Amino acid sequence: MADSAQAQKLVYLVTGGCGFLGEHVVRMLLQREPRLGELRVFDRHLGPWLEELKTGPVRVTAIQGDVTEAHEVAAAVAGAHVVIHTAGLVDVFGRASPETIHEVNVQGTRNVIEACVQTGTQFLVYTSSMEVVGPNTKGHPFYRGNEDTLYEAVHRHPYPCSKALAERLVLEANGREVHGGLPLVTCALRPTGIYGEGHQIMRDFYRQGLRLGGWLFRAIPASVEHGRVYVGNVAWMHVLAARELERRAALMGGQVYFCYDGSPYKSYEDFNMEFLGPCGLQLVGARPLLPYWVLVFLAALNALLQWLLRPLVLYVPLLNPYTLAVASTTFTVSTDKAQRHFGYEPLFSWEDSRTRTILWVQAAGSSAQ
Ligand SMILES: NC(=O)c1ccc[n+]([C@@H]2O[C@H](COP(=O)([O-])OP(=O)(O)OC[C@H]3O[C@@H](n4cnc5c(N)ncnc54)[C@H](O)[C@@H]3O)[C@@H](O)[C@H]2O)c1
Ligand SMILES: C[C@@H](CO)CCC[C@@H](C)[C@H]1CC[C@H]2[C@@H]3[C@H](O)C=C4C[C@@H](O)CC[C@]4(C)[C@H]3CC[C@]12C
Repeated sequence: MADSAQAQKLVYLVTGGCGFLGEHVVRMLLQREPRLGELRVFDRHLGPWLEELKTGPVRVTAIQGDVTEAHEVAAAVAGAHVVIHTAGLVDVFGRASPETIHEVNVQGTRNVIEACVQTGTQFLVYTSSMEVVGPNTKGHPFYRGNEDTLYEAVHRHPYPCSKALAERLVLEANGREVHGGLPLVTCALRPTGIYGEGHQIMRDFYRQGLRLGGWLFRAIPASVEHGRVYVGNVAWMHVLAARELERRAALMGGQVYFCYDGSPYKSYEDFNMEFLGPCGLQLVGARPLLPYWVLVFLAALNALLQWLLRPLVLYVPLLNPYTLAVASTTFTVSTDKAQRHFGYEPLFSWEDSRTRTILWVQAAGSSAQ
């Protein structure tokens, strides 16, 4: 990526490139990265939609692989200029064991870093999460905070623990010498709750509302702010960060950035209604219909049932003590660090993000995808 080789075409690798966020990153790179020569899409499960991308001017290489297998990762990374590591096991519902979550999110990330070092890949962007910071186990609010806001980040749940460890590995790897003698340059992006086309929980809420005759019932007070960011803007931020890492290595290397855009500050349920409302659903109640202690009880009961039933069947309700804590603790960001460091501006306005999401919910809710 030297200046003398302006016309050089670059090889990008996106791990987890077939996931919700990964697919948007892949499509965004193809649309918005003029220096892209080859795009490698690495995922445990490859999506059929990749086929249509193979007919375009950029070489798209689909690689079925597992980030926990160091040799598979090394083979995929070899010869890449930039890695966007977005693969991860996103599980706050108790589907996977804590060991599996750790293996994929922490060991997988270690494998990606080591592959960069061994093969001489110099630029690594990691998809971290707001949950590296909070909400913490004490339920402290994080109200429109930024990357420098002091907050007691204490976790017990395997998912935030794994994301925090993985993020630390990525940041500590900044400056390590890669094969060929150049320094590794890394940064981590921390999305809040991502929404947009492909957001399965949103689709599930829509279907649930339809089953209940068009009604959803408020469980969380409207005053609890939950940070949300549009998937297209998160993808754009990844593309821009990856592009600028070389030019601004000294400034960006080893840094973290919250992902943000113009999405309004609202409670989790009120925010979802921005999309589900125009799709015909109504949220019942200006206040939660059940007292908070009842939700706490139900969440604990769900956790107990999950544990008791585990030998027989996997019981994975939406509500558990952890998801209740995340949904009912204020956590929102207000920052311009990405703008200051690498010129990020959201590509999609709130109106665009909203319209695109509504159209997707309508289509996804009525089809069997
Ligand atoms: N969804 C959110 O609200 C959110 C918010 C903050 C951060 N994140 C982070 O963004 C990233 C992407 O999340 P997402 O919501 O798109 O999840 P997702 O589950 O839709 O995508 C993850 C992708 O990683 C792949 N993957 C999982 N294990 C793998 C393995 N062992 N080897 C190779 N590929 C593997 C999956 O097949 C999937 O395609 C994750 O790292 C997640 O922690 C997500
Ligand atoms: C109490 C219920 C009444 O309607 C609502 C429960 C909603 C929860 C299932 C979700 C509330 C907040 C979500 C999380 C948040 O948006 C951020 C996340 C970070 C990311 O790294 C992974 C996904 C998630 C943990 C996301 C998961 C679902 C919620 C807990």
